[in-house]
Amino acid sequence: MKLNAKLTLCMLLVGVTAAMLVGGIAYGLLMRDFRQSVQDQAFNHFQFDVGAYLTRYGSWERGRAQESFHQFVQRTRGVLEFNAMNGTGARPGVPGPPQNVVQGSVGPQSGSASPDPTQANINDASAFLRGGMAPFLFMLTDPTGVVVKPGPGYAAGEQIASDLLKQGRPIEQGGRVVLLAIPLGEPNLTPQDLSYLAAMRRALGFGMVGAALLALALGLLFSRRVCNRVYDMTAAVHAMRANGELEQEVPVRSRDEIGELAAAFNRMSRDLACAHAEMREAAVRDPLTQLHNRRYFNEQAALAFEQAMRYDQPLCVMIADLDHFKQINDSFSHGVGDEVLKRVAQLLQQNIRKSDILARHGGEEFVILFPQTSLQQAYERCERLRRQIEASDWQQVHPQLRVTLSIGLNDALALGSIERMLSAADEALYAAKRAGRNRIEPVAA
Ligand SMILES: Nc1nc2c(ncn2[C@@H]2O[C@H](COP(=O)(O)OP(=O)(O)OP(=O)(O)O)[C@@H](O)[C@H]2O)c(=O)[nH]1
Repeated sequence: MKLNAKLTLCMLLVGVTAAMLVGGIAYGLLMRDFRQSVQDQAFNHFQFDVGAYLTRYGSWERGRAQESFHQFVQRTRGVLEFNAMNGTGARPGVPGPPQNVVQGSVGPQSGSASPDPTQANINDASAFLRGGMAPFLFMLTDPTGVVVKPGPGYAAGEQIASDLLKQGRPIEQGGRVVLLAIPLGEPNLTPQDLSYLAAMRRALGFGMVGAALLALALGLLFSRRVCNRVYDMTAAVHAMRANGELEQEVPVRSRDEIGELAAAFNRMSRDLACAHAEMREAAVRDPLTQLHNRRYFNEQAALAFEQAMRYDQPLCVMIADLDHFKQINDSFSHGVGDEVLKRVAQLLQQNIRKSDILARHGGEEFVILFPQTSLQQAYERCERLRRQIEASDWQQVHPQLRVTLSIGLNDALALGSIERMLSAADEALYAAKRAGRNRIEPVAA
C-alpha cells in the first residue's frame, strides 16, 4: 500500500474513532441527564401529590381506608387538566406525573380543613399532561424501608434491600421524613421526548459523518503534503542513480523531521558530489606532477581525434621523453629525479594553450595533444618547450644537473586512430633519441 493511502486511512480511522467516541460519550451523558431530569420532575409532582394526600387524610393508612391514592389522584386529575388547558397548556418534552398511576393533586372535595393544593399548582398540573403515560414509577416505604405503597415485585409490608433503600428520596411533612419514594424501572418517554432524542441522535450522527469527512479531507491534504516531500527526495535519488547527477537539491519546506531530512539529504548530496568529483579527479591525475594521467589523455585524445576527423581539422600529437633520466636518478637521487619531473610538468603546463591536452604518459614520458594545430605550428611550439626546459635554471635543484628532452611529433590523421598516431609519434621519439637526443623528430603525414 502506498504511503499516502496509509496516511489517509490512518487519519480517517483516527477521525472516525474519535468522532464515535466523543459522539457516544455525548449521547450517553445526554441520555443520563435526560432520564435524571424526567425522574426529578416526576418526583417533584409525586412528592406534591403524596403531600396533598397525607394532608387530606392525616396519614397514609387513614387515607387508604377512605380512598386509595390512585383514586385520589384520578379524582383530582379532571380539575388539573381543566385548569391546565385553560392555563399555560402542555409543554412538550417536559416530564410530569402520569394521569392514571400514582401522581396527582388534591381536589376541591378534599375537605375544608385542608389547603387546596390544586389551586396552588395549576402550573405544575400543566406539566402532568404526558399523553396519559406515567413519567416515572415510584414505590413508597416508611423511613425504615417497609413497603407502604407497593411496586412491581414488592408487596406491602415487605422490607426492601438496603441498596434500594439508599436510592429512596425523602418525603417530608411538618419538617420530618414520613415516607421514602423509591424510583422503579426506567422513565416513560413521551412521543415528544422520543422525537427530541431522535433529533439529537440525528444531529450527533450528522456530526460524526461530518467529522469523518473532515478527517478524510485532512488526511488527504496531510498525506499529500508529506508524500510530496518524500517524492521530491525519491525523484532526486532516482536522478542521482539514473543520470549520475550526484548534486541534487530538494526544497526544504519545513523545520520538522522531514525538513531536517531534506536538508540532510541536500548536504549529503553535495558532499557525495564533491567526494565523487575528487575521486574522479584523483583517478585521472598523476599524484607526483598533478598533470592528467594516461587514462584521461586517451579519453580526451580519442574525442579530439573524432572531432578533427569530422570537421577536417589538423591535429598533432607529441610525445616527449627526458634524456638520460636514469642517470639523473642514479647520480643525484630519486628525490632530485622527482623534482625534475615536477618542474618539467610545470614548464610544459605554463607554455601551452588551455585547449592543448597535456598528460604524464608514464615514467619520464609526457604527451601533448594540439587540437586544430598544424605540424609546423606544433613543431614550433615543441621547439620552444625543448629550449625552455634546456635553459631552465636546474642548478637550483642540483649544481651539476642538466635536463633535456627528446620529442616525437605526428599529425597523421590518416593513420585512422589516435593510438596509431601516438605509436608513430613514439617511433619518431626513438628516432630523435637515436639521432643524439635533445631534439624533435617530426613525422609528416
Ligand atoms: N625519480 C623518478 N624516476 C622515475 C619515475 N618514473 C620513472 N623513473 C625512472 O626513469 C628512468 C627511465 O630510464 P630509461 O627508460 O632507461 O630512460 P633514460 O635513462 O631517460 O634514457 P633515454 O630515455 O634513452 O634518454 C628509470 O630509471 C625509471 O626508474 C618517477 O616517477 N620518479
